[in-house]
Amino acid sequence: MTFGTRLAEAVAGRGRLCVGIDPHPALLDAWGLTDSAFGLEKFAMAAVEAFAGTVAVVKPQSAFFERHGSAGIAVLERTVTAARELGTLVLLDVKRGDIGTTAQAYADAYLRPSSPLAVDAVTVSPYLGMGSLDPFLDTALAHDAGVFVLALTSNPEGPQFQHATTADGRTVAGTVLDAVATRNADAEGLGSIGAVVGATIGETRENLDVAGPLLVPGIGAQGGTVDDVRRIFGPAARNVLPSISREVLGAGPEKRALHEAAQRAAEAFAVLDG
Ligand SMILES: O=c1ccn([C@@H]2O[C@H](COP(=O)(O)O)[C@@H](O)[C@H]2O)c(=O)[nH]1
Repeated sequence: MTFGTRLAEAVAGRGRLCVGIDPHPALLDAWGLTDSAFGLEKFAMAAVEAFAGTVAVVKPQSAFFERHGSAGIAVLERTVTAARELGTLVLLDVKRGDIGTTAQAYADAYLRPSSPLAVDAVTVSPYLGMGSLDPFLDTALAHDAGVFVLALTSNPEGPQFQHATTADGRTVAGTVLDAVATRNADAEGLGSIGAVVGATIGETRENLDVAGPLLVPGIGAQGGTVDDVRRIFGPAARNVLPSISREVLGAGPEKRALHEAAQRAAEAFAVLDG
């Protein structure tokens, strides 16, 4: 079953929400954990258990695991495995991008089912040109995985490049969104290639209807709201997957409180369904 179909089923069954697993040092401290691979594992596993059966997708932020070196990567592997065994889709936020041959190695690392770090989907950066992402997109589609391409990111610096116009007079973000839509053209139902569009971007004239999922970070800690998402996405809101990290994780460390915070967030975004 394609990633797009699996995602659509997960959202239909568990609500429209992706919770980020971002073990910030400040959150580890707030949860009474040390800033170590040991604390990281306690944090990540508690999050995986609290969100299993509650949220459609979890999004571990690779950076917070990588900062603990090889022990952190080992924790990431176990976190991904545990979440997938519990039936939660895993989107690994790694924002990779490189020349084609190296991109293929990254794609092998995350999107081939035989890899120790195989996940359901990854985030990628189009800075080296959309064509440089073909190894990710081809590998994902061959293995029923997904890819989310950065288009209009939630950080204030994003517009400097993303709103710039290319030689053919289109914006960089528009070029990315069109390329994503083209890749989804043959999909039955929701496509498996998604775009990342932040809840903090304000107004946009870009066509956000990419026939695939729209990962929407920037909600909560970065200031984005449900109303912002409704306003920005219009009819494309049906394909929005809101992504929240700190605002939900701040309810921890008790699993019940985490579970309830995630449930409340998913309920708030149910307004996008109708
Ligand atoms: O445009 C983007 C792309 C990715 N992110 C990532 O999402 C989370 C946001 O965390 P919050 O605590 O909900 O602010 C984080 O991992 C970012 O790296 C993003 O924020 N914006």
